[in-house]
Amino acid sequence: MTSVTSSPLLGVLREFSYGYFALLGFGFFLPFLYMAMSLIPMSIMERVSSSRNASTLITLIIIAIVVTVTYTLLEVVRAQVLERMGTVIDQKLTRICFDAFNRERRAGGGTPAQALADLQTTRRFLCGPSLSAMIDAFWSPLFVIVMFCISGAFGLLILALLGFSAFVSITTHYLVAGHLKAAQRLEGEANEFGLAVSRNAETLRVMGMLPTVTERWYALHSDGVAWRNAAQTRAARIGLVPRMVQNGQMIIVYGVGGFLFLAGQIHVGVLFVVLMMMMRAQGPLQYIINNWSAIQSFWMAAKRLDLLLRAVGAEREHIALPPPKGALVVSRLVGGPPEVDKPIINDVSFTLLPGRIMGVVGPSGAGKSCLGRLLVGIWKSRRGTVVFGEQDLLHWNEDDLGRHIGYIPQDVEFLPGTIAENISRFDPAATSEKILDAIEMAGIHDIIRGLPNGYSTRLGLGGHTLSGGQRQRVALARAVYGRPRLLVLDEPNSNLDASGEQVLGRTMQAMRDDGAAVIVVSHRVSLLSFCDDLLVLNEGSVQAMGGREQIFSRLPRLRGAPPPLVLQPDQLVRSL
Ligand SMILES: Nc1ncnc2c1ncn2[C@@H]1O[C@H](COP(=O)(O)OP(=O)(O)OP(=O)(O)O)[C@@H](O)[C@H]1O
Repeated sequence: MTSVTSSPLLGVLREFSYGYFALLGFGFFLPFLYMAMSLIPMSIMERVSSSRNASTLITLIIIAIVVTVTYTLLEVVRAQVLERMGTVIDQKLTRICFDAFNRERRAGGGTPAQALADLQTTRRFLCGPSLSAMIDAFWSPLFVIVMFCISGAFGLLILALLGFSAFVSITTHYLVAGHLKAAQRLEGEANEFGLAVSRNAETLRVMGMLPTVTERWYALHSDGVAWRNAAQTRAARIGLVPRMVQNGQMIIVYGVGGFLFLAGQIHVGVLFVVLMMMMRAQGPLQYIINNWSAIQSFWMAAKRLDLLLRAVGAEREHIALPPPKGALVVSRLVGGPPEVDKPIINDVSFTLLPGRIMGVVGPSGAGKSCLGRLLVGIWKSRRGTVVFGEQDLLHWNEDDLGRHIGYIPQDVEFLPGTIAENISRFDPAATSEKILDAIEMAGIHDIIRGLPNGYSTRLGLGGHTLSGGQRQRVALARAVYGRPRLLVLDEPNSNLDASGEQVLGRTMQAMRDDGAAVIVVSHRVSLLSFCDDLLVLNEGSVQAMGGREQIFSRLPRLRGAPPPLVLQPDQLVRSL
């Protein structure tokens, strides 16, 4: 059981703390090797030119080769260690994150795409050049100290250059922040609009809407690009002065060095060493300053990821419960979509005994689908309780509870995979007996027989396409797989013909006879006639509830007349 305050992200970082400390210690040697590399050319100039001794030159060249090879090897090893850490972070976090953002999409305040991007940003930072630069920057003060030791003027010079870079970078950041924010917002809107267009491309094409929506998308996209270009232009203009300073660094060092030489404070050969160390000291800090926005992005991404993982971690912290036995008891339930402040379902109470079928009817927008979502635990209740098998839904571990629930949403979709995999909910322990039982229960032998490869027919991209009615019937088989104790079917017959509806009704009855509690949302009287009880929902509240005949008898049009195929919920609500 994980503690509420623990986070997998922090856990992984804690695991790696030794690795990061080792890299920091490792980074301590690199500056000394670099200093040694800078000193060798000076020694060659000074010692060889004065002694004119070839063996001195050879010795210095050998030392230079050894130092350079060691330095390069250490850098390569460090890069490899970071790469390896990246792989492990990937292994440890990717699966958890994928699972988390599909469970709790709002915890991190973003979309699944955002969560994936956050994971990439976090991973890139923790194992990439930014972290190497930070480790190098940690030891950069060593170079500054050496510069001060050579001459106070050089020390002050390097501090002035670093201060100037930091000032320009921070100023640029604030001056372009608004532009970048606008660009990000418009790019996000363009992406969202573009994805919606792609999803509905066929409909838009046949209705001749493609040119207009393309223009709309392009307007958003080009506005985003314009803001980004404006940010880049502004940053480039501000960056002109620091770039000139950087390009002229050699002149500055030689200028200051020249005066110090004239004042007899340094040897001319020192200038080359100073220049190399100056660059080495500034490099990582300059990298951090220039990439400050990337570091900020990492920080924000890691915080969002942490929030998401903590929320899911807290939610998943449940003890194992025995399979639910008993009624579904809904008490004063209030709830709705998490992103909407006003609840859709208000004060709904009812009890559904196992071995009963309850139909939910009501006008369009009454909240029937919302109620279904609350009953299966897709959304959490804001007030009130949903108790299933003597346990509040909130006490269940989602995955454990899922095995006892069968659900058909209004829009049925399948994952790429075989029809057998989809029916068995991709259960790795699925047996042929269990799959056949679900097929038998849902009465879809006729569909399976008609498929090119029977149970092994692949669905999804490049695979077989099921018709609307076939999709609903296969979804029924998936819903009854494993004989769940609660079945919630949201308009499961909207695409079914009369015979399909009869099969569906018989499946509901078979599940009822097996002891399951069945809830079905439907407008069609033909399906509602399979129900034992009816609940009439209006504006999110229970308008009436009772036995099927009792509710039907209160509807004048149904009394004594042959039942219409489609129930008129408005009329039902008015007549109650
Ligand atoms: N994900 C959501 N986000 C925001 N609002 C939602 C969401 N789902 C439903 N609603 C709102 O909740 C209300 C009830 O919707 P719901 O789909 O539950 O109605 P319904 O009774 O099932 O209607 P229908 O019979 O037309 O399917 C509607 O006003 C709808 O706009």
